[in-house]
Amino acid sequence: MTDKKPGFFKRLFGGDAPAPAPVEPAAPADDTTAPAVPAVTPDAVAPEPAPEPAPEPSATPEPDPVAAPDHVPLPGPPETTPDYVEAIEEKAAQATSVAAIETPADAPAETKGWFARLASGLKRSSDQLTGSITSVFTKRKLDNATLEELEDVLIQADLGIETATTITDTLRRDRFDRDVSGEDVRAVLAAEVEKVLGPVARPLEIDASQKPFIILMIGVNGSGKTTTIGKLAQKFANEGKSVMLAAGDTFRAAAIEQLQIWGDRTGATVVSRPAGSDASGLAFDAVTQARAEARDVLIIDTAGRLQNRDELMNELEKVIRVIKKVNPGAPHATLLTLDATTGQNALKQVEIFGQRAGVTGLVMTKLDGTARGGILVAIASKFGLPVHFIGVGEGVGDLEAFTAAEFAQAIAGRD
Ligand SMILES: Nc1nc2c(ncn2[C@@H]2O[C@H](COP(=O)(O)OP(=O)(O)OP(=O)(O)O)[C@@H](O)[C@H]2O)c(=O)[nH]1
Repeated sequence: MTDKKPGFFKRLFGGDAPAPAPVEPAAPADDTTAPAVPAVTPDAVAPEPAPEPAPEPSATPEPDPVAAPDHVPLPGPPETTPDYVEAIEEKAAQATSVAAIETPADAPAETKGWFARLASGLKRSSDQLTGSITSVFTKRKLDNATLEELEDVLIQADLGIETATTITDTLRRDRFDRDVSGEDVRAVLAAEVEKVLGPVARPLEIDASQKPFIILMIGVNGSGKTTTIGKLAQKFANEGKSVMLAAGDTFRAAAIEQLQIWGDRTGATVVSRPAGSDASGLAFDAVTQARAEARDVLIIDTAGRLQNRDELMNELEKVIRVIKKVNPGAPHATLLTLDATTGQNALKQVEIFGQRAGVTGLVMTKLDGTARGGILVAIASKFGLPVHFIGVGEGVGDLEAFTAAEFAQAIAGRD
């Protein structure tokens, strides 16, 4: 399912020349302060229930709090105010309008704008790292002080202490008290990063005996779930698979519309309910319908939620339990989307979502907008979870299967 374009990673991280210091986009606020999508239903905040009866497949639509004309205050946590809802809907509408321009038919991924974005944005991670390495290793013999400086550089690049230590240990063993160039260090860096990433670079395999093969897409707010679903739907459609999408972010009307647009664009059927409906009921309907229609793939969207919001994580667990009522082996893949710009917080997301939802694989998005791509190495080293795809832009073609060697060479600034 890989439609790899030659030179993708080269475009992603660029060449050797260090760029001006990157301007890091603001990372999401600390967990305790960042807004959460308030997809809280009475079900979600209830304590762990006894096995609940399967929702009515064709339940009467529940009230639509988002669409209420007088903006009656919504149930749920304090940030579920009409203003907040309006703000996130406005953001989503902007995203939708941007994406709407870039339909596969009228604007393929390789437009000039896309390459320009890659050239200016996607090489931030390697530029920062290689620029710092070059400044440490200008005409210096490898001594303890240099190795310490290098270790700091690697840790600041989010590679993780373990990988940083392995790299400095290797250099200490092989090159101590000798002249070492930035290129020597980048070669060791690339080799060590590839060793860490090799085992996790695994394609998402769709088991054709499962009809449908059910993919659940989860992650924190704005991490790229819906966009990734759209990109995946296009990939599967290109492979001749029949795809159904479930608009499981039932809280936001705009999220449902956003998925509908991706469905129209990619030819996938979209199962949805009015905004404000119960997400697990929607999941039940979608799995039932996809099975009845013997679809190849069903991708279920979910509302974004911060990993430390217990009631929202309970709701996610409920969605999974309900899916299992229809198909005990499902979801066949539970993909966590990680926004690369979040840096270290991504480690916490993998840990908690993994515990609560049984993550089977990762998709890292927005590598084009950050100097913190090294976090993928730390995540791979700590969790060993498969990394299936990386996202490098908002367009339908901006999702690539993840490959270790190219990523390692690229992040080390090597050709
Ligand atoms: N630059 C860039 N932007 C991306 C990428 N993937 C997604 N985005 C953008 O990130 C924003 C959020 O993406 P969504 O797909 O709406 O995220 P979500 O996880 O569904 O969001 P919630 O429903 O709010 O939880 C949108 O503006 C997307 O276009 C990527 O790889 N690169």
